[in-house]
Amino acid sequence: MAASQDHEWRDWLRTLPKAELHLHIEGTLEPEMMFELAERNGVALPYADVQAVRDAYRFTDLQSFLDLYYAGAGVLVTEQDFHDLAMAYLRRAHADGVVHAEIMFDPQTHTQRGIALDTVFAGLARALREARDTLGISGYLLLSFLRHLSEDEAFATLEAALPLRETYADLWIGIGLDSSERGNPPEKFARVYARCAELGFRLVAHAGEEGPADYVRGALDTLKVARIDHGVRSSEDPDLLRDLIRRRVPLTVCPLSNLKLGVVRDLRDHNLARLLRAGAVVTLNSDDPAYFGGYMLDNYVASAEALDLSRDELVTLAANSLKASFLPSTEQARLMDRLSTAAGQG
Ligand code: HPA
Ligand SMILES: [Zn+2]
Repeated sequence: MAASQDHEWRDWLRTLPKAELHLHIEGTLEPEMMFELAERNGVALPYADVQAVRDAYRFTDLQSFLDLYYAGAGVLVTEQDFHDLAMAYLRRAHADGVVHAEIMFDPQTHTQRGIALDTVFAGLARALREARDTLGISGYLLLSFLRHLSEDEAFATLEAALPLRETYADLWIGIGLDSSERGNPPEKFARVYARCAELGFRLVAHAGEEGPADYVRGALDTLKVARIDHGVRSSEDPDLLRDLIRRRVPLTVCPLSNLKLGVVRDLRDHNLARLLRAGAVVTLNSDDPAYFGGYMLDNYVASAEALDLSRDELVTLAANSLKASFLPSTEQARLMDRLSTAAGQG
């Protein structure tokens, strides 16, 4: 794609209403903000400057990223910090044509450092409500358990958060599972997910990013999730892939993340186009955009370019994101109408 064409595509893609369904708010911490918050909170950073942080972002696999990601989150201390982090992301997403964001956060990363759970909730919620009122972008929160920790610790986190449920009922609608996948199969969290289902939460889990297709099967059948985060290794098991397609289980794919973490060597080798063309409900997302070098539009443009996606396929990806969201069906229908209009004007 020529440079001028790239701009045209970007402008057109921006106009398509899209939902971002796989986004870790801690992964939107840009190096500039990391320094600003470190100074505000008197936290020491092991980097000389912003460039040194960016230079450190050369990841070999998921764990090499997670080590820096958890360390970076150490600058988040006050309610204002969580607000500022989320507000910066929501502005950015809004500018990319994201109309709805379902945002994961890792409470255990913060409570382990002595940050109160309500500090995290309150800051994120204030930003989401402010963005809804001022930008017209809606959002939900997905509380995510860290899978390298025990199921008992996940239960303790859930118990600690439940008293806050009513206060954040308009936002906290679901549960996720993230962090180091290999060696931490979904079955480890079977009981806590069953409890979350009983409580009426919507369920998602990371599976099939670095872990095998079996983990996707486990997330689907044992955890009973409504969506699979990543899921790109599902294609290694034809029976599983057939089931995902038949049951219309959305996959929240993150192309630039997969590239940066070595899940794929080249975006041209990414299987998202093959999955889409086989009938899977593929959505595009940015995962941890501050660390992986791209927000929502960057993921769309890079994928379109590397995989030769057609305009119809790009509209399908946007439509999938709206339909795979946890928004009420009336709101989904309203956004689908907006999408048809925008797509027709390209
Ligand atoms: O891509 C990811 N995978 C697993 N855990 C994560 N936590 C933040 N990002 C990720
Ligand atoms: Zn993720």
